[in-house]
Amino acid sequence: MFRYSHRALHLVWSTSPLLTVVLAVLTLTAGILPAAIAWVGQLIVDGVVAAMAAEQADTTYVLRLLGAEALLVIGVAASQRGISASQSLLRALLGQRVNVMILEKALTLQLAHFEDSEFYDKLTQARREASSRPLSLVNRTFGLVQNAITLSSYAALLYSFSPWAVVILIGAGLPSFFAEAKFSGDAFRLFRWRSPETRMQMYLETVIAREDGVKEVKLFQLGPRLLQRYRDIFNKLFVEDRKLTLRRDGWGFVLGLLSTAAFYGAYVWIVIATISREITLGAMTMYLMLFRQGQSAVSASLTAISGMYEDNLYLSNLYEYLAQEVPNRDGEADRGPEPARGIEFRHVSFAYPGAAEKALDDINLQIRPGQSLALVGENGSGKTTLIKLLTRLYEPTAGEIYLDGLALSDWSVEALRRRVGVIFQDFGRYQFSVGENIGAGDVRYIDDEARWATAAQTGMAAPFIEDMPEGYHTQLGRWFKGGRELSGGQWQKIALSRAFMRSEADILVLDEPTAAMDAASEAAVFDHFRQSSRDKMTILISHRFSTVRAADQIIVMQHGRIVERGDHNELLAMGGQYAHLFELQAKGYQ
Ligand SMILES: Nc1ncnc2c1ncn2[C@@H]1O[C@H](COP(=O)(O)OP(=O)(O)OP(=O)(O)O)[C@@H](O)[C@H]1O
Repeated sequence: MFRYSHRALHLVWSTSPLLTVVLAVLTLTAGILPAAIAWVGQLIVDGVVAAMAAEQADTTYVLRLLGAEALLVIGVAASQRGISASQSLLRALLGQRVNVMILEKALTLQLAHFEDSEFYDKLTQARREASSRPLSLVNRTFGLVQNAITLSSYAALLYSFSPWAVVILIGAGLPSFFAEAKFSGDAFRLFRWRSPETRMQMYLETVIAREDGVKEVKLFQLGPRLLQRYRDIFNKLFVEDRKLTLRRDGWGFVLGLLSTAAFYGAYVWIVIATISREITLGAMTMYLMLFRQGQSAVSASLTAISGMYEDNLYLSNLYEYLAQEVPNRDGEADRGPEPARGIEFRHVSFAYPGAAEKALDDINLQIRPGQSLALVGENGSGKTTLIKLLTRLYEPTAGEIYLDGLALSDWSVEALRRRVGVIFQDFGRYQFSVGENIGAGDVRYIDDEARWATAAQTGMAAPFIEDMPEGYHTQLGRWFKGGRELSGGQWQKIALSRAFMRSEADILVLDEPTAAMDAASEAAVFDHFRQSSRDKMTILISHRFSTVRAADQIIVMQHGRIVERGDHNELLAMGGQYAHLFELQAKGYQ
């Protein structure tokens, strides 16, 4: 139950020591004051009784006591306000802190983690719940301490009446506690187990209510169907929720009856003791108050404990996520022994995690500095996968990739990534300004306007950017005010310019870079591309033979294997698949 308490406390403490101390002090104050109030209450009643019995009533004593009680009540109110204020402030700070921790961890993860649905569940759960749980745990811990102090002071006062009264006070709450603990565990298991459904709901929300999904949802009239699916998930989950809620509250009521019975038993006992003059009227008032408030303190402590149990369960999720091991296969090297060897794949095979078939099978190839390689092949033949391995988004399952004569795993990822400029088919369309969209290609120069312009020239984006009223400072996308949407080809030009931001990169990888561009732009892009990549290694993936044919080396892939290789003329002469596809395309233009 307390497994993560100290970590949560540490987290809260390191977020704001001042607020934590304030919270702790106020909690203690709020814990002690109620007993003091009860005690003064007893003095007041006894004072009144004595004054009534006396011949000459002395009211000042009682009035002073009343004043003291009023001050104590103000003290309680002030400390409770203070507690709630410091809790709100801590909540905001902690929420931010935990979210940043979650995102920082996300930055260290590998692509494969995000594609693993179980892990993704953990991430989603952590994001949904974890930011509020550490504070809640600390609040409950403090609340428990506060109630424990109140209770011990009550117990000390009650003890003088009878030790059994103390036993009744504490014992009556225990059954509710065990029930609560059990039900919190059930609630957590439900939460954890149904995470895929909740994720599906979130996904449906995105598809139905976000700009990029809306077009198809409308045209294909998917709306009602998706909404129905959304409702069905809710209904299914609600049935379970209802069952748990009813059971939880039903048992809560029945067990609560037990404590009420115990309370009234004690009530009878105290009243009889007063009538038989064993205790004074003031003492009776105090004991009754102690019992009544003691009961709520007991049930508050027990709820706090079962809440702590629940918080711990949720936090286990966060800490499991944060503790996810990220294998560090990072080397140190920033240069290789034989730069003339360029890129080499030696017997490289790869299967995606959980996939039965290999996406790449025994790939051997070499690209020397200044050479260009084009990859062609049907959809799903493994072209993009090959690029993902080269850029170390994944590690080969067998074989090794070398750069400058040094295995990729010995390279520092930083150095490697600096040398590679890449544009993927599914490049990012950031809802930032045009300039940042291009600058993102090299974070060191993300704000460097001169570099944006040069990259945009090479990527053919400059002409349309310069036509926009705010030029490079135009906000892109529709999510933010004043944002401008681009056409598919324009986005692609932006992405291409982004790849060209890496002016020092000597490996350029373009995965379908011009699929959405008009013919003139495409021709111009490749003109620029050839000029700017003379002594670089370039890898181009394209289904258009007009762009592929100029490459020094063309590789035809099928089912993850290389089936043909050579330059354009050699491959045509071979009369294989390349020649066949080329003729098909050429025929289309005749
Ligand atoms: N993230 C992934 N997880 C699991 N399997 C994947 C993943 N990405 C691709 N695959 C599978 O790996 C195989 C190769 O995919 P890849 O994306 O490399 O093909 P491609 O040749 O680039 O295709 P295209 O011409 O359509 O872009 C395909 O069978 C695909 O289903």
